[in-house]
Parts: sequence; structure tokens; C-alpha cells
Amino acid sequence: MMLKNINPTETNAWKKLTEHFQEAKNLELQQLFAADKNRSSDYQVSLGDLTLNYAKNRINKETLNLLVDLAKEAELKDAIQQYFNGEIINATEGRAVLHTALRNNSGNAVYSEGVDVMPEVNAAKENIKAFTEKVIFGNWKGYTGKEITDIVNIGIGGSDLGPNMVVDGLQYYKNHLNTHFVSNIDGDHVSEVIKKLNPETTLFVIVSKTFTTQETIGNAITIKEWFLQTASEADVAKHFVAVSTNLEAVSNFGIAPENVFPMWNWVGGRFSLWSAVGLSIALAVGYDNYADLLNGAYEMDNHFKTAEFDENIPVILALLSIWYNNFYDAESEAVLPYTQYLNTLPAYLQQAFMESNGKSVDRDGNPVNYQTGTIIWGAAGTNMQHAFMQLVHQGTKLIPCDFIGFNESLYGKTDHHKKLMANFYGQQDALCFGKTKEQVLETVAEDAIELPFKIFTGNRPSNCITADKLSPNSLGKIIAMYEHKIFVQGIIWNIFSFDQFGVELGKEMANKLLK
Ligand SMILES: O=P(O)(O)OC[C@H]1O[C@](O)(CO)[C@@H](O)[C@@H]1O
Repeated sequence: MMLKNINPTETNAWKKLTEHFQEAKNLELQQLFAADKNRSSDYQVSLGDLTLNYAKNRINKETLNLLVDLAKEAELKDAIQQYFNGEIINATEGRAVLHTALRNNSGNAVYSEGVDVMPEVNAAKENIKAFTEKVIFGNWKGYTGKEITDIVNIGIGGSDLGPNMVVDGLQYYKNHLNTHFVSNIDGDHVSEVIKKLNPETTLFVIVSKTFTTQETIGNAITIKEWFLQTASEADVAKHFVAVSTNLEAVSNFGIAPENVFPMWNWVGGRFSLWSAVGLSIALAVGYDNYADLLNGAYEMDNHFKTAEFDENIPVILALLSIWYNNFYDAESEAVLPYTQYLNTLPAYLQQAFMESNGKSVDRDGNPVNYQTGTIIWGAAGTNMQHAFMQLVHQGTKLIPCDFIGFNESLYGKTDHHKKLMANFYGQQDALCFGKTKEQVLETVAEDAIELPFKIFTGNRPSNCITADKLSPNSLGKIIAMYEHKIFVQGIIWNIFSFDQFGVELGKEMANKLLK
């Protein structure tokens, strides 16, 4: 069954939202909070220790109901079923979209084109476990008999951003292995990484779904040449493994078949860290932590599949995003994790969101006459407060923000953590409530030149996403939450979220110029 072609702007809900917006655009957060003492708890939903509080959005219950109606008219429930059931919802590439099968711990079968994919998925996981344990416990030896000390992930886009972000994010849980990432075709990048390495103790993980990507193959060749300066061709098997669907190209590169971890066409690159593409993660933090990451995502999958839309974290996030994007004409969204560990989360989400929903042709092949994918950006707090937050607080643009924070820090430095979280909540309050002229006048004279510049209008929306602490489980939930937000947006915008033809033309041009 194909996803239906439903133009969102022709639904009843959209028409009602357009009318409702004429009033709702005047909603002010300050007044909404003043009028309803329970607002904060009324606009909150949790999954285990993960909580989304969305009270600081320019919505009321009517807005929420109409947005939920929009999701219903877009037949989101059916679409979710098709997504999890392995229907060919990536129609332009003729593929199912089954990254959720990679974390399916239910023991139930998941079919893609009539075949249960779970036996292969589970076998691949067993291989990842056995292989990573061998390397971590020092039983996998390099060509001179030494243990492995360094891992280099060679990949780009989805074969780099996800593993890189999670390895950074879970640094606290890391073992003794040093993990490096080479992605850019810029030769200086690979040179900088190589110069720190000893070929005798380094394991290279070449990650490329297609095994044709210019950057990855280029870097892999350079690294292999460097390796062969001291080692022999026969030693390659001890130091190079690959993750790919293209077994022929991997074998031509000289990698032994037993050193190849599978990928499947039903896993999109930007959603692939749950597969063997996450090998560097499993090597860096150990298989048990990797399994906890997958389990967190599985918990979010179940929540997404079963919760009513008005209690469904990814659905609410997607609907809010559509509200600002399509009615307020907001162009971008900021993701602001209050933990240095997740500094690269925005970069990872940029690919996930913008490669998925940066589309302008609908599911019927016609140009859309409404806005689709938002621009995603951000950085870790508090650093970003001293960088771009001025514009978010007092600039002319409306930028909805996701604040992500953790109740506990990992090293228990509570004094630092109290300050961090005071900033986390302080920023959200400042955006929401602002500072009136009367408040400024408490400390500034009526005729002072700076008076108008010190006024904050407030009424700037944000979501508050919290969990107890940054753990493999909570990170798994957060990533899956955003994956499903992307899916819901794509369904409602009536676009195909799982192809990425837009990245091809530039590659073609570069190849022509190269020749
Ligand atoms: O894993 P591969 O095939 O090397 O592709 C890398 C990346 O290139 C893209 O196809 C396009 O940039 C991404 O979708 C993908 O994550």
C-alpha cells in the first residue's frame, strides 16, 4: 500500500487552523500563563524519565485540537502502521523504511517485502557483540600481535554524523579505545587523523552503505596506502573492516568477507546508527551500552506507535513545528542541548531533518504551494548564550527552540550543574516572559538612552525536554523522538522524507569538473 497523497492545505483542519490563526496570532505567552495556573502541568507529557513540557508555546487547547485533527486528516495513524510494518513508504526508491526493526526487542517478526528481517538483524547484532568484545578485551590482535588501541570510522553523512554524535554524547561511558572520525574529502582532515596513529594498533571501520561515496572511498584508499607503507596486503584483514550493502565493492577494496558487517536497503543512511553503522559506537562504549541505546529508541517507538496524538511526544513536536512553520512563517528551529556532550546533536539533526524534509514536490509529483522542511541549527548551552542567543531573544525572527536538559550531571559536580540548569530554565523564562518597560524602569531612568534596548518582548516559544541523566537509554529515546518527528512532518507535508535526490546534482557537477 502506498502512502496517500493528501494536500494538507485542502483539509478541513488546515482551513480551520487558518481561521483560528487570525485570533491565535495574538496569543501572548505572558497572558496564557497568567490566565491558567495549571498551564505548565497541562501541557506536559512523559515517557519514563523523559518529559516534554510544551507549555511555552503560542497555542491553546483549541490550537492543539485542530493540529491533532490535521494529523488525523493526513491519515497519520495508517501511515505509522505502514512505517512500522515495512510497507514501501520510500516509494521513489522503492524501499521500506525499517530502522525501527533494528531496535525491535519485542521478539515479533518484522516483514519487508514478505520476508521477516529479524533473523538477519539479530544475527548481525550477535556479530557486532562478538567482534566488539574481541577488540575491547584485547583478543583481536594487529599485524604485529599488539592489541588495538585506536578505532577510525571512515564515512560521511549518515555514516559519520550519527556514530560521531553518539560517541561524543556517551563519552562518559567510553572504554580505553580512542575513537576518531574521518569524513571530509579535504586531505588535511585525513592527514591530521593519521598523524596521531600507529598502524600496528589501529582498526579502520569503513562505513558506506553504497561503498561508492567519493569522500569515503577516497579517504579509505589514502589510509590503506599509508597502512601499506609499513604493513603487507595480507595484514589488511586484521586492520580493516567494512559496513556496507555493496559486498562486491568491499571485496574489490581488499576486505575479507568475514570482516564485512551488513547494511540493508531498508535502512536510510541518516537513520542507520542503529545498524552496524554504529559499530564505532559499540566499540567505544561496549555492547551493553550500545544495546541500552537501542532499547531507549525501542521505548520511544512503542510510545509513538501507541500513544494518542495529544499525548504523543514526537507527534506534538511535529505539530508545533508545523504550526510555526506554516502559520507563523518561522523558517528555522534551534536545538539547544544543555550538556557539552551533545554539542554535535544539532549537526546530526541537520542531516536527519534537512535531508529528509528539504523537499518541494508532493507525493503526487507536483510542486507544493506551502512551506516544508525547517532549517535546523543550534549548539550546546551555555556556550550558545554567549554566541547567538542575542538574536533569539531580541532579533526580528521567530525561532522556536528545543531546550534539552538533564536533572543530574554525570560527575555529580552539583554546584556546576545547579548553575547549568538555572541557565537552562532561565533562558526559557526570558524567552517566554521577556522584560517589560515597567520592569526595566525599576533599575533604569526614564530618560536613559538604553531604556528601549533593555526591553524584551518575550512571547518567544520553546519546548523543554528533560531526562534524569544523559545515558545510553535517554539518548536513544531523544534520537528516536526526533526521527519520528521528522516522519510526522513528512506525512503531513505530503512529501517523501526518505529519499535525498537533492544531494546528487552537486556530486555530478563535481565529478564532471574533476574529469
Ligand atoms: O553511506 P554512504 O553510501 O557512503 O552515503 C553517505 C551519505 O551520502 C548521502 O547519500 C548523501 O549525502 C547520505 O544520505 C548518506 O548518509
